[in-house]
Amino acid sequence: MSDSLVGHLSTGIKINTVVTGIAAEAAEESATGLVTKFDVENLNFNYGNFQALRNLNVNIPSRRITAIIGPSGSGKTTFLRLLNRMSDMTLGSWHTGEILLDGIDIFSPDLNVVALRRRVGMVFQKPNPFPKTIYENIAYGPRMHGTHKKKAEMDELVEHCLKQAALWDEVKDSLHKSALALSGGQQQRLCIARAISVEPEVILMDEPASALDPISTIKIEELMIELRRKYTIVIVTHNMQQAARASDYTMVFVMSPSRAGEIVEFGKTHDIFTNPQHEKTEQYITGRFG
Ligand SMILES: Nc1ncnc2c1ncn2[C@@H]1O[C@H](COP(=O)(O)OP(=O)(O)OP(=O)(O)O)[C@@H](O)[C@H]1O
Repeated sequence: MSDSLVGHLSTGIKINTVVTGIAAEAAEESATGLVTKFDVENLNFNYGNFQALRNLNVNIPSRRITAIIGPSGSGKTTFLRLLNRMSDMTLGSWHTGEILLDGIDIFSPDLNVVALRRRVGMVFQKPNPFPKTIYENIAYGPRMHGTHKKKAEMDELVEHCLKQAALWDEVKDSLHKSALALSGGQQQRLCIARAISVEPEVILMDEPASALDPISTIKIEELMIELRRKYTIVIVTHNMQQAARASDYTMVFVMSPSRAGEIVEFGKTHDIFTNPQHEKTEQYITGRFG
């Protein structure tokens, strides 16, 4: 955990990012010990006639944080939304290829999409608590799914989720006050607590800290690192420092000449930031495009 190094690329450019913490820890782990959560095979995705993603092939490891980085418009959010079929909501969109979750095709006609989204939760860029109390924000999902029926069980679950989201101490005396009265950073941690309340296996995060101040951002990153042994986390971020600090693996998207998003490189975050294999990765992380 204490490993700390600054990357120098083959060109001699110094990457202005310190690769520490979990990225350094992941660099030590052997790829053979990893279990795959998602297998993405020959995935293409279109919004009508526009091809937004082309020929994606990647395995996302279980119980690790995978960061998705890349220039604006390269398809990062589109890809993230495919992982729990939020993409179904866009009329006129279609895909070819497969995404397997624990070996099961998520696009199978037999698959229950509500059950999929329970397994694969999502936290959005802008905190979006329900206009209800803090307690009700957490209790809503479990109640919908019919779990934790007794009040004592629900109380315990609410406390557990808020503790996991590192929010309990700040809100334990105001559980029945409106969630909208919380700060932006607290609201985002509440949204993470809400996502956890239905016991997902995966949490997708779309720039979860981009609307937050630096202290709240660090709290969200610490929280992700805390949660990663239990959940598979996939996060889209524009923040290179954040990807380097708070992810184990990094996936780099770029845009082809026709503007379709492609994965140019995927690997351990430590390797991507210190020894990128592709010129476009190097250009992107050193700020020369995107
Ligand atoms: N609902 C939609 N209908 C049509 N085109 C869309 C839709 N959503 C996204 N696109 C297009 O798909 C491409 C990829 O968009 P996407 O939002 O996935 O990129 P991104 O890498 O997440 O971008 P950013 O970093 O700016 O958030 C872009 O060209 C975008 O204009």
